[in-house]
Amino acid sequence: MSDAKPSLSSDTSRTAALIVAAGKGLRAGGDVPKQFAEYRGKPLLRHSVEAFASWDAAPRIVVVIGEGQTASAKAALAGLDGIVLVTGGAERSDSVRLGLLALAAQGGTDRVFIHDAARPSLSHDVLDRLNAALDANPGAVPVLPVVDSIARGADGVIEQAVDRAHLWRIQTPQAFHFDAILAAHLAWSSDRAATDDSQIARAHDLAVALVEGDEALTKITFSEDFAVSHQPAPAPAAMMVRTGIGYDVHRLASGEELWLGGVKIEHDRGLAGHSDADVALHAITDALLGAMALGDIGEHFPPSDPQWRGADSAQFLAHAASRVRAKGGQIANIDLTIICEEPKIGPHKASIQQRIATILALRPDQVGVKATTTERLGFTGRGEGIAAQAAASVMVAGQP
Ligand SMILES: Nc1ccn([C@@H]2O[C@H](COP(=O)(O)OP(=O)(O)OP(=O)(O)O)[C@@H](O)[C@H]2O)c(=O)n1
Ligand SMILES: C[C@](O)(CO)[C@H](O)COP(=O)(O)O
Repeated sequence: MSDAKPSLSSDTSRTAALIVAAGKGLRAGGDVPKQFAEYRGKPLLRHSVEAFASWDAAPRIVVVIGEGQTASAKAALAGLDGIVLVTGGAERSDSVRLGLLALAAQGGTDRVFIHDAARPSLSHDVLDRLNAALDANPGAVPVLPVVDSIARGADGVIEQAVDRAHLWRIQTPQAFHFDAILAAHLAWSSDRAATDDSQIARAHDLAVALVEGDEALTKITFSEDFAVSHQPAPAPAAMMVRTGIGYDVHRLASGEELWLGGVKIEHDRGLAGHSDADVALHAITDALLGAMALGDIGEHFPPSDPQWRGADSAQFLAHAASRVRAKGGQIANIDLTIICEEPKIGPHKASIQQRIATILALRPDQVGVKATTTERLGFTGRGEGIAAQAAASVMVAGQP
């Protein structure tokens, strides 16, 4: 994660996600601003970031946070790489404008999806519908019909019924052609109140398409919204377990660093490979991908792709976890076995366990780390390489 500097993905995607998370969450109350409070097992903000990170359009992700919230944001997004943090402003529209300007300073983009961190249940279906609408319109927003009767009222009585036929409840993400919405925001007078970006777009004469929204994409606004969220998401009886296994081997070679389980270990040789060759993280990555039938690590991060040369394997693992969660999976536990004669893994088990837990946003007691030798037999016994195998259990609602 970085503060207002280009991310790894900025060169590869012309789509950006701008997630505003600089509010104070006054109506929700609580000890921390609501975007950092726990919602269904992880920080509220993390839900939206993971939804964008696992979307096929592979957007660059910019998160707008409040003054002094960098540490909280980094903790909430631990293990997710390539996220750019930008400082926001007093009103939501100020935060959006500052985020757009940060994107412009990094070379701009073609499409931007402006989203409230306060709306955690973002599906790829909604993103796909918005993206399709942008082919024909400079803007698109997800909407829901009004199902109750509507009236204007004052002093406790109805003044006039309002025809609801053409009224819509507007959600986020709100998707725009980047140059158009940037121009609209820069033309908007900052002393005018705007509750969303479609108002600012319309004031600049941009056509904004109405796209089918999602009842699940509700905004967490009041403390009671959080209270509901602390109930277990689906009923335990409806949860199924999916299991994945992963296995990897890398060669030990002189002049290489030795990375195991995301921890650098001092040793006379290290593991050789296209990335940092961390067999332990690779085995867990494959176990997670396998649990959800998402292919294997080589399909997601081809060894032929030069951008992964020397890469920190933590990003492979974080990507796999994001994909699992985007498919509705909840990682229950990981069990890792490292197979080598040397170095001795015992002294490093605790730090490996902690590092993997951090990358996966799990508790350490959800990560088992074991080690074994092969009694000096085979390639591991001869010290030619290190192997690792891992199992992952993932809880999913409904059908396995
Ligand atoms: N100055 C602001 C105000 C709001 N937001 C963000 O805009 C989204 C929608 O705002 P809202 O739900 O109203 O959040 P808060 O402003 O935090 O809530 P409150 O009004 O209760 O303080 C949230 O993700 C919030 O963090 C922002 O980035 N900058
Ligand atoms: C942007 C928004 O979520 C669209 O419905 C909404 O307008 C935000 O309002 P808030 O008062 O800032 O919560």
